[in-house]
Amino acid sequence: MSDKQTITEKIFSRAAERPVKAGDFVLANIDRAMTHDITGPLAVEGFYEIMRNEKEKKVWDPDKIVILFDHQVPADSLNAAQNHIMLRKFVAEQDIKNFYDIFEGVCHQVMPEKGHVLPGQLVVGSDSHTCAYGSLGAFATGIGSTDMAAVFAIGKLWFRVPETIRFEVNGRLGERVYSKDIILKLIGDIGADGARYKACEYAGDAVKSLDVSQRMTISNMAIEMGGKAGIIEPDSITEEYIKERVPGYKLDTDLKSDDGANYSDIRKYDVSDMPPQVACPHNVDNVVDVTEVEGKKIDQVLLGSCTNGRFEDLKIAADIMGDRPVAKGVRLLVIPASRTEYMKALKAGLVEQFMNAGALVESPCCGPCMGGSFGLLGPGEVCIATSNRNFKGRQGSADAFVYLSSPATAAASAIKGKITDPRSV
Ligand SMILES: CC(C)[C@H](C(=O)O)[C@@H](O)C(=O)O
Ligand code: SF4
Repeated sequence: MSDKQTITEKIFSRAAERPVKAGDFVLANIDRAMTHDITGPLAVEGFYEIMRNEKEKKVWDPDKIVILFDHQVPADSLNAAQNHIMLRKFVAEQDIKNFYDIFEGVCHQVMPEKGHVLPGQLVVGSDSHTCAYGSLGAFATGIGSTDMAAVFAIGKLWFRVPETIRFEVNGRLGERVYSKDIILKLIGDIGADGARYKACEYAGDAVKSLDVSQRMTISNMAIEMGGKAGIIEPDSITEEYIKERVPGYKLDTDLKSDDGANYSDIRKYDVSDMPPQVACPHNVDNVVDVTEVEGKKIDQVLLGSCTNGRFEDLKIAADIMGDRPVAKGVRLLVIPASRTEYMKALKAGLVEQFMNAGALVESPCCGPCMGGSFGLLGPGEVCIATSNRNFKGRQGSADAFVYLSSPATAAASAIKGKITDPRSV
C-alpha cells in the first residue's frame, strides 16, 4: 500500500498518534472545540450527565474550548436569555477564558480572527459550518451537541477518516466574479449530497490566488454538498494571516497532500469564463448563471453571515453601489460578521455609505441567516442573500423565496430592486 497521504490523512495521523488512511476508524485528540448559544446548552447538559459519578466535574482542557454567543444576540427571547445565563455560569465554573459574549460576532468569523484555528489542527464545533476553518488548512468539522459533551469530558472523538475529493479549480476569475460564485458552481454541479462524508480539498490556481476572506467562503460551504470538511492546503497567504494573530508562527511546509495521494475523485474546473452564479429557491444546489434569473423582483437583501460578512465582502458591495441608493421598496440589511469587521467597515466609511444609501446596518450576529431574531421574510417575499442556505422557511415564512449570491450580485440587485448581473451596473 502507498504511504502517500492526503492532508486530511496527515492531520488524522497526528491526531490519532499513528499512521492512518481514509476508511480507518480512529479515536482522535481534539485540538480545539467550539460551541455557541444554540447548541452549547445541550452539550453542557450532556457533559454533566457523563460526569455524574465523578467528584471533579471538570472539562478536559478549558484552554481548548471556545464558547461564543452569536445566533440569538442580544437575547431575543426568554429561552435565549436562559441559555446565555447557563453558558455564562459554565464558563465561570470551568474557567474557560476563550469566551465571547453577545458582542463579538459570528463563531466562524471570530474563531480564525482571534487565532483559535491553526493549520494542521483537528477542530470540532457544534455548528455545521465549522468546515469554514479548512480555509486555514485545519481539518474542521461540525458535530452534534452530544458529541461535543464527550469532547468536553475527554478531549477525544471517534471518526472514520474521510476519503478526499479534490476540486482543482484553475483559470482567472472574470470581473465581479468571486469565490462565492466558484463554490455555488461546484455545489450546483455535484449536488447537495455529492460529497457526503468526504473531505473536499480545494486546489488549483484560482483557489490559491484567493485571499483568506474569499477562501473562507469556499470552505464554509463544503457542508452544502455534504462534505465533512472543506480544506485548502496552507501556503504563504495562510501563514501571513496566522502570523498577524500568532506572532512568530511558522508554517510546516509538509502540511499538504503528497503527490500520488489517494483521492476518491478529482474534479477539474476552469472558471475563466464563468458568469456570476445564483442558487435559487429552495435548495443550495439549484444553481444557475445570474443571467437566467436577472429581473426577478426582490423585497430584501441580506449582506452578511459567516459566508460573506467580512470587511472585504462589504467593500465589494459598497464599491458596486457607489453613491447610488437602495431601490425604492427594497430593504438592505447589512450585518458584519464580527465586531472587528464592523469596525474596519466603520473606519473605511462603509457604514456611513450604506446608511446614506438607505440600508439598515446591524451589529454583528447571525441575524436572519437562519430565521433568527429579526429581519424575517413574510409570505411571498423574495430575498437575495450572501449567506449559505436557502431552504424553505430558513429566513422566515415557508412561503418566502431566498436566492444566494456573492456580495457583488447582492449589491447590484439592491440598487436595481431586482436580481441583477453585477457586471452590468
Ligand atoms: C444553529 C446551528 C445548529 C446551525 C448549524 O449547525 O449550521 C446554524 O448555524 C445554521 O447555519 O443553520
Ligand atoms: S451566520 Fe448563518 S450559517 Fe453562519 S453560523 Fe450563523 S446561522 Fe449558521
